Amino acid sequence: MAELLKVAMPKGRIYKKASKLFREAGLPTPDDFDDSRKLIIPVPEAGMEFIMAKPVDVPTYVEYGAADIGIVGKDVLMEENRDVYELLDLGIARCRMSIIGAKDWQPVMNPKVATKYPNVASQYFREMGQQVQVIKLNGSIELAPLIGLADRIVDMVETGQTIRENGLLELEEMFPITSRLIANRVSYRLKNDAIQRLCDQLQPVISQGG
Ligand SMILES: Nc1ncnc2c1ncn2[C@@H]1O[C@H](COP(=O)(O)OP(=O)(O)OP(=O)(O)O)[C@@H](O)[C@H]1O
Ligand SMILES: O=P(O)(O)OC[C@H]1O[C@H](OP(=O)(O)OP(=O)(O)O)[C@H](O)[C@@H]1O
Repeated sequence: MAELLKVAMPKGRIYKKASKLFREAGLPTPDDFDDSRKLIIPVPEAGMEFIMAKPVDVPTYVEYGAADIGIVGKDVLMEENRDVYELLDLGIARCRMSIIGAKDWQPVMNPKVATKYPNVASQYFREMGQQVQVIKLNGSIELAPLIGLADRIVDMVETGQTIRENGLLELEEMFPITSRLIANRVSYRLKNDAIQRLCDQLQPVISQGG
């Protein structure tokens, strides 16, 4: 029997949208088979196996070949900078990465910038020729300018509710973000038929508008 195509699925925000897309494409989804907390869900009849991963770890599983393909936000892909192929823009989990500050924000020398994305932020400000001090945080990033930890933050904005409710301002949009289908470089060659088939099924149901 042919080896199963191992798919790293991100738990959390992206998961429901990715599942819906798979369903629309006539592909199986993990919750068609299992509602438990199992982390590996084989679907042999479809030639697939789902690996339920933390979103930030998806590019790592795929780079090392523990998963053949995976779904991940472009934000994580840019931050992790893993050696993987980016096959498709899935057009889901749409949001943006932005620079955000307090309403009374003033430019200062060597400002502190708090973020979950230290690599992306450092590179962005370097390319802009701005010297900043990047501080890595793991969540509730909007707290940083409110309590004096940082002058600005780099974070995701979707509806804008979090920045509004915390009295912050979106100063600059850096990148539009959507989820991507990525592949391990070796798997892409060895399992090309299966990967190509999956891409062909997904392509017609991808909506770049929303
Ligand atoms: N409003 C949003 N805020 C943050 N990420 C969003 C938003 N909308 C879509 N996304 C996408 O969803 C991904 C984050 O999903 P999620 O919040 O489940 O992950 P996480 O914060 O890494 O998970 P965890 O809570 O386990 O640390 C991002 O990588 C991004 O691509
Ligand atoms: O524009 P909005 O629709 O308000 O969405 C943006 C917010 O959502 C994310 O936080 P998340 O809920 O992942 O929590 P976190 O602070 O723990 O990262 C992100 O970091 C923003 O804070």
